[in-house]
Amino acid sequence: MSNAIEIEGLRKVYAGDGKSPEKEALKGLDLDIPKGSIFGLLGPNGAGKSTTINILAGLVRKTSGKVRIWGFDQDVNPRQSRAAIGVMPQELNLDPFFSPAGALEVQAGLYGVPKRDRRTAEILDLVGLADKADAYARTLSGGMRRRLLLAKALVHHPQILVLDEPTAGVDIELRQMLWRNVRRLNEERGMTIILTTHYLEEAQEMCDEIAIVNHGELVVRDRTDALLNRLDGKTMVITPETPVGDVPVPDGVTLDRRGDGALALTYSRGQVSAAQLLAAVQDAGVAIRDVRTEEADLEDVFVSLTHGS
Ligand SMILES: Nc1ncnc2c1ncn2[C@@H]1O[C@H](COP(=O)(O)OP(=O)(O)OP(=O)(O)O)[C@@H](O)[C@H]1O
Repeated sequence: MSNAIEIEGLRKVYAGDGKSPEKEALKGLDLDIPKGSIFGLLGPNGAGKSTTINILAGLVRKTSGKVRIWGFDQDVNPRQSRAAIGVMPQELNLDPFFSPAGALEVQAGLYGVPKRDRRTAEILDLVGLADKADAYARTLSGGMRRRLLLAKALVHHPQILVLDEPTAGVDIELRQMLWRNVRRLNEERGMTIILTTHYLEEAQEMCDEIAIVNHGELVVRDRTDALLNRLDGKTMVITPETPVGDVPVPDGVTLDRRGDGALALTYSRGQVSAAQLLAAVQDAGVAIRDVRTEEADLEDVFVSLTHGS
């Protein structure tokens, strides 16, 4: 088995109440997540990401479909499938009465981790909270609380770690620390990491593979680099020596003017070559001071694939 997670035909219908109608949040999702990967689950608001993660975590009951976690079918082996996964939730729901060390001990108890297998000090050290082990929870900063949530997700030594919007609203320093920790867990312990994020740059930088969901369906799933290669649109930005007027461009090329007077020519590599573009601009009598090209980034891919939502 090379997959950490196998999802087949997953559906979730939230029942309606008097005010709102029922909602089909997942419409038969199929998704495999390979072991050892850092996997990004992306999608616009309301796409069904949290529903998927909450089903994996055992917090939301699926309507139908199959979910296997580390080879364990959620319906057949609920305990084992739950033990294989740790979730760092979005909300800072921490009990104010427990110190970080206390909170980890309680969590370990909930998961049935025997005392001898508990690694409270080691985990607190990993997330940079060793010196706060016995501090009052209410004295912890927002950043420390988030790190404590990460620590809690790790107490039962899961093979899979799920991070739901881990860096929403956190400062750069904490974000970097979280990512350093997550990378280490992935590289040194082979932990499979699944994350949702609204920061596409972050997904592009962190994830080996990405799935984009929209309206409860899988739109695309691919290696991050392959996904970026899908858009063959490229932009050539030409800064002229002096301001220029009309520039005729070959068919299939769009011309935008940047604020600084530069010409941005977006073209498809399959249709036009960079040499042809440069020649067209020079033929129009433009003296070129500088030329650079811009590749598509994940944001472009995301927009083109979820267009119209
Ligand atoms: N408990 C619930 N009851 C009814 N509808 C729900 C419930 N939770 C989510 N939904 C609906 O299901 C759909 C998917 O929601 P979900 O939270 O999974 O999306 P998401 O991709 O996580 O969005 P976001 O990025 O905003 O968190 C949305 O239309 C949402 O309104």
